[in-house]
Amino acid sequence: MFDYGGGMDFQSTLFATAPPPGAGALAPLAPGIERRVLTQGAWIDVRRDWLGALSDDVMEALVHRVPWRAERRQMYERVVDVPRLLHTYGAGEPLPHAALDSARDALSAHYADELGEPFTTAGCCFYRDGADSVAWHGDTIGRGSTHDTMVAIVSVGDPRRLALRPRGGGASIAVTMGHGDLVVMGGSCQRTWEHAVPKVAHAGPRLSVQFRPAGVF
Ligand SMILES: O=C(O)CCC(=O)C(=O)O
Ligand SMILES: [Fe+2]
Repeated sequence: MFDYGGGMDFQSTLFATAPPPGAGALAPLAPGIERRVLTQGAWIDVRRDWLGALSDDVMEALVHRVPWRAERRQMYERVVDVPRLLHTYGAGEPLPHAALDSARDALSAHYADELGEPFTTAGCCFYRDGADSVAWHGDTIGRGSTHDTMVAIVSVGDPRRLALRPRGGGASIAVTMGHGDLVVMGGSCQRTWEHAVPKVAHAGPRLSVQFRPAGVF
């Protein structure tokens, strides 16, 4: 079992103050969403501080309640550690904090017309420090390789950059994912663009929850 409690800078402040009135409910999603249209039918939506006053509590739940596993992957003739911890909740499985269930449902409602189906799964990632990362990739294991889809990422903890670049070359862009922020990759983003969370010299823990429709990985 992992225990990251001791090393977390702002752990001590998590429950230091009573939550403000209304803090138990997730803020409405629509106000504050900003869309950035990329090339080839790809886009990203950013909603800063969506989790608001719930962010610390969600982080606490993710750190302690998710059954994190380290993944190892065959790479040429070596088996290497994947530099982050992972766990995926399948459709219908309760999530580690009620705000995450609310977030998934709010995302499904907000994007219903554009996506045409609900978000069902929740992939969780734990970047323990700046050395944890994910390399350039698209979420193309399922239908993302052939169809427009969406991957909605809720982030808590230290800010990290989500870098994006067009497949086949072109300038990359980056969006900083901060504590409580939502970033949605949509349209053709998974098949015409790639994304990564690059390593950085110094970072504290950051956790992300990626909501995806069924059959998208
Ligand atoms: O941690 C993130 O925000 C992105 C993770 C990601 O791209 C993935 O797991 O497919
Ligand atoms: Fe991804």
